[in-house]
Amino acid sequence: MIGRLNHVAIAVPDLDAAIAQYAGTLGANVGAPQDEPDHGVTVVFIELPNTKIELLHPLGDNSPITGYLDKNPAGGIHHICYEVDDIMAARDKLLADGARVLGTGAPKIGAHGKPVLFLHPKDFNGCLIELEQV
Ligand SMILES: CC[C@H](C(=O)O)C(=O)SCCNC(=O)CCNC(=O)[C@H](O)C(C)(C)COP(=O)(O)OP(=O)(O)OC[C@H]1O[C@@H](n2cnc3c(N)ncnc32)[C@H](O)[C@@H]1OP(=O)(O)O
Ligand SMILES: [Co+2]
Repeated sequence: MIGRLNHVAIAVPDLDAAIAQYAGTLGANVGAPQDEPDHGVTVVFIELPNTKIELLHPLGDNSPITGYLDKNPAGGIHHICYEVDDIMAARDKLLADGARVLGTGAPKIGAHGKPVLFLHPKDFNGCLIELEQV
């Protein structure tokens, strides 16, 4: 069911500093900040030869990243995103296997304009998983 690793997301307390670090110190190809109000985040994608890094910073009053940064003030790896061919079939299999699909269970449109879902970290070895239909 899961395919390629689409991205690894890092929650950052200072987005400008993280951008400068990846573009300067790490010499990476860093995209422009993208506000995603429906998800309560500002994202910046960093293109790597074999996957992407997604920098995440809180946007708005009800961001899921705010809670994460309260617990992890220096930031940290927030989630990993796997690609799937059919997100509804994936959701149905996950629910059938007893996994929790976060939110309403209906996919939202993610930063790439594709449907995404999130799976509870406690069901997957402490790792928040995002699925993106490609
Ligand atoms: C534009 C979209 C973009 C894209 O790629 O397209 C994105 O990726 S948007 C990313 C931001 N959106 C989300 O993260 C949505 C899914 N997340 C959630 O629903 C919540 O953040 C949730 C349920 C994972 C955690 O909610 P909350 O922080 O309010 O709950 P708790 O603090 O009570 O946490 C419960 C339990 O889980 C642990 N936890 C929380 N976040 C993470 C995490 N990122 N990775 C691993 N574990 C996490 C937390 O420590 C608690 O554990 P406990 O042992 O009970 O302390
Ligand atoms: Co993501």
